[in-house]
Amino acid sequence: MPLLLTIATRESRLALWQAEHVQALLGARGHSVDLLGMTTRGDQILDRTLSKVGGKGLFVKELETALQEGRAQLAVHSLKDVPMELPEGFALACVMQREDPRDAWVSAGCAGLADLPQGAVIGTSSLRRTVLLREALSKLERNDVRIEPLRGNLDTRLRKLDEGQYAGIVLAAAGLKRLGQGDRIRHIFSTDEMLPAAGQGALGIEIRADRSDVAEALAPLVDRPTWLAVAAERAVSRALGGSCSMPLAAHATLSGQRLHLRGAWGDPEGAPQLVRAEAEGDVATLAEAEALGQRVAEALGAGGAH
Ligand SMILES: NCc1[nH]cc(CCC(=O)O)c1CC(=O)O
Repeated sequence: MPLLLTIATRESRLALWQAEHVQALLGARGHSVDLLGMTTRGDQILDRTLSKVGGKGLFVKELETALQEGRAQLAVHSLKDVPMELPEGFALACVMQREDPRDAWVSAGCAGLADLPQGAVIGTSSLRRTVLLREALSKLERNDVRIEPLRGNLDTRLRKLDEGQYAGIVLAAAGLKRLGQGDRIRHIFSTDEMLPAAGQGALGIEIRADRSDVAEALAPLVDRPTWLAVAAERAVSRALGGSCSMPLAAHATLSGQRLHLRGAWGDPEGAPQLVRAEAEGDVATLAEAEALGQRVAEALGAGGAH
């Protein structure tokens, strides 16, 4: 049955692109879909910041209030930014096909880390990217290179790069591609070079748990292989008590029924060497995928992750 739906969305270009993407897909299936734009309190709450101020919980909450009050029925999220536990009464009703999950190197002058000039500054505020870069730079014996905070939405970060404050910055390839900025990518890090964050590149749709009619309308948008992979990744983070301020990477790939999951954790103030763990198994259900995630989390914990 066709539904009348409203998507609550933040108003950054990336959030709007994602909401419009879902709007078009649902529209093509006969539903009537409006957007409800919600202004947020600026860039700092969108970020995984080193200083741990704000936290992305905040803006998710604002969208949830709109769902709670019935002003909207759907919230479209970058899954990477969705807390591991949703509040009571809300559910993740749909995980869609993943965009490129990898990290990208954006730079005017350098093709990659190996090319950086003496004393270069790299911009990122992600703790995960920071610890992965520290390890890579240490292997290249580049102790002269510094990693400095870089905050703001995608456009702000690209502008700060263009102003010359950084030799290069690291961003999710998915966000750049969605905003038509894929041509700015100089290098896409392989998942061996930079293990992605749990959920990176995937979109999730949150609804009120009591709206089974909305869940039904979303069912055709679900990409099962992506959901299995991100369920495993998010379970690693959940089991370690993870939030956006944890220097943790988790990435899974599915080949047939076989799920291969890797995790990495680093101490931003400790040795550059990361703790790594992986596991592989046949998965048919989300619960089995999550169990694989718990195994990797336990192995990371045994290796010192906290
Ligand atoms: N933390 C911000 C954020 N949340 C989602 C994306 C990109 C798109 C995605 O991963 O789905 C980004 C930007 C970035 O990390 O460069």
